[in-house]
Amino acid sequence: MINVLGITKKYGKFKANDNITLSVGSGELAVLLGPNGAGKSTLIKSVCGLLRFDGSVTIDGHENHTTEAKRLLGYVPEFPVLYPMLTVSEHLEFIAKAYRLDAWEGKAGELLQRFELNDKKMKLGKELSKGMQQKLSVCCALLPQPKAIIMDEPLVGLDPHGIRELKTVISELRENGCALLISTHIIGSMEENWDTTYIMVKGRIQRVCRRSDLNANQSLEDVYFAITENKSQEDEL
Ligand SMILES: Nc1ncnc2c1ncn2[C@@H]1O[C@H](COP(=O)(O)OP(=O)(O)OP(=O)(O)O)[C@@H](O)[C@H]1O
Repeated sequence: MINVLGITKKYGKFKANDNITLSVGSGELAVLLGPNGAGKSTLIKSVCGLLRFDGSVTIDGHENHTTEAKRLLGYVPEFPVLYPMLTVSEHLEFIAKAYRLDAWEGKAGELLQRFELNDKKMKLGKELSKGMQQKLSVCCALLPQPKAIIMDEPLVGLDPHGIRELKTVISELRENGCALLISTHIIGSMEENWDTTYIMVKGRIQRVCRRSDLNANQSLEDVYFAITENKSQEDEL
């Protein structure tokens, strides 16, 4: 569903992403891990069509800048981007109109209920707390019921209820065949659901780890620290 082939992204001469290839199938949850500055957000923004890059990205076979790809893809950015002078309800109405959704009100109501925003419907974007903004950003991404969804550190800023709800939503999306690519620093946060983990270091995918690759005594955390700590020691030599 999400196919990334040979993405290289440079800022000036600096390669933030260096020839990255990955794919996420329907019903698959892929996790993107890596130290600060590894290039995760750059990769995510490229895949979502927000940056120019070398290489190719397709969503269900459609090049990522096409309307078809944009219809299929939901994006939760690292920092919520809301309209300060639109209310919570108006944000959802705006998304519904932009995507030309029919009978969207029920789904919108369900999302607001799940993320405890029901009593905030009339609040303006600029009046929301950081966590409320993050919750609304998630609701906006999910309203069009995308077939593929990319989230950049989605749990940051959420309260315990929000974290539990979002994890449940992620699990339901995966069960319903959505392709998910999620970056996080909380290695255990996707523990129940991850299928593949891509560990990025210095702009490259350093390791692709499938759940079945781990033996009984090994955790994803062990793999992560082995890769990232070895890499920084190698660089010091
Ligand atoms: N607009 C920009 N101009 C120049 N360099 C940038 C820009 N955005 C990011 N970078 C650099 O690209 C590299 C990758 O940054 P990126 O934000 O993708 O990392 P990340 O893995 O998402 O980090 P974090 O975990 O801290 O969010 C970093 O060295 C960063 O300084």
